Amino acid sequence: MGIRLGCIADDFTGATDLANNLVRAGMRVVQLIDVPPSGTGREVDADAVVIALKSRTVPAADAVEVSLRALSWLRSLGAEQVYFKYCSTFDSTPAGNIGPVTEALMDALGTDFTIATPAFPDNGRTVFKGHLFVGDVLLGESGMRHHPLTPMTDSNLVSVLGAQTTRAVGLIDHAVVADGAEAIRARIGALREDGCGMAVVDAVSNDDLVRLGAAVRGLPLVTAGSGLAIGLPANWGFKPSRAAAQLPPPGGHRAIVSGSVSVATNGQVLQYLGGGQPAYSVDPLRVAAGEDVVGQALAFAESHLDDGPVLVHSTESPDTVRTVQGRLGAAEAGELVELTLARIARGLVGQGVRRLVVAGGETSGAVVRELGVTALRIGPQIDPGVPWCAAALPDGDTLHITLKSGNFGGPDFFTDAFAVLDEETS
Ligand SMILES: Nc1ncnc2c1ncn2[C@@H]1O[C@H](COP(=O)(O)OP(=O)(O)O)[C@@H](O)[C@H]1O
Ligand SMILES: O=C(O)[C@@H](O)C(=O)COP(=O)(O)O
Repeated sequence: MGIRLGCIADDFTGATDLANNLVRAGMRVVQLIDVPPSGTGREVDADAVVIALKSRTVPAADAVEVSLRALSWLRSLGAEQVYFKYCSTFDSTPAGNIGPVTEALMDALGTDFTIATPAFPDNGRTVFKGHLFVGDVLLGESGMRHHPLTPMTDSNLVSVLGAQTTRAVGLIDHAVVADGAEAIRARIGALREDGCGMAVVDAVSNDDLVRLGAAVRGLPLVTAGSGLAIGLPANWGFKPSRAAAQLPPPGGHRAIVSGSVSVATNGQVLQYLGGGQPAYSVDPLRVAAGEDVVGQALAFAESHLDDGPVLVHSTESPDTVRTVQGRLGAAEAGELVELTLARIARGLVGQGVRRLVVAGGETSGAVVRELGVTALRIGPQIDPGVPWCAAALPDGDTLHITLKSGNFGGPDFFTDAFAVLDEETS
């Protein structure tokens, strides 16, 4: 029998976030890094496969190309339904990539309709009347308006998505969702008749997502944040379970690498620094000037790894990031910092780090690729949306790694993470 659900995630933290919710809902999940070569994968024994891409901020045509390759691989494993996972803050620009990738997947699957909802109430992401809230504020008033690569200034998802697609975008509003799966299906039918190709769906609670999950049973394609994963597995009879969350015992040094400049990560870094923990700050301007920042960071780490988790970060306030971007260009600064942090992460692993926290989706993508990791096994949850994972390094050693989405996690995330790993694996 083939897999039930084939998932395409547009970044690496998002992929573990989705895999975490599927595992907690009872599915056996394999998470793969990038698209495996065609013709491989016959040995995969799982209910769902999540392919982690780094396609959120690349040019739309490249995101479409790699997403279609992922789709084709997942279909070769017999996926019954496809799940396109994007950020719970709908990170995108008018050029894409959510709209173009969704349309390309619809065309390839030969389907005329899909849904879109980034709602993830456990992390404060709710959608009401098509407007996305981040905690108590609208998306466009949240820290996401300052995002370095995908600044989100419009909270109305019908218009945000509408600007990215040639298909008409409708709304399935909360009154319908509250009425249950039948009412949602009826609304989908009506929207289809009206010529809508996609609909943003309101959801303010997990119960809404459960109702929506039941309603989209049988749709070839769903698009969402990770929240919908709470409601989908029940369609195949899966029930919540902790069984899938066992990881082998951890060992080795501990480190944190953060290239996230999100509001939550800024708070977590400040909190960690306040505790007097060893930390090295990466200055992009010094990297651009040709200084050996990688070497300096690793020399610092070498002398502090015995004292506890070492933090290496480029996390800064929006003002400082803007200054750097003004000097180097936004995309160029992002790439430079990602590459630097990825090389530092590889060096840290070379120094014996085997428990690694990475903060930021783009950063995680760069780090995981640099480490040569090809698959992740999902373990216990630290905070909603953030599990510990186990990965095989190219030399066969096990690395415990967690990929923290920028805006996820409590203020003490960095210390909590290591405590959870010790508790859950002892
Ligand atoms: N100090 C900095 N100046 C400019 N860009 C930075 C800085 N630190 C990180 N970046 C870049 O900002 C982007 C952050 O994205 P990401 O890693 O997804 O985290 P988040 O979305 O949580 O901010 C990355 O491309 C990263 O390289
Ligand atoms: O859905 C989410 O919010 C996350 O899974 C996610 O994708 C966050 O991305 P980053 O903020 O870039 O880490």
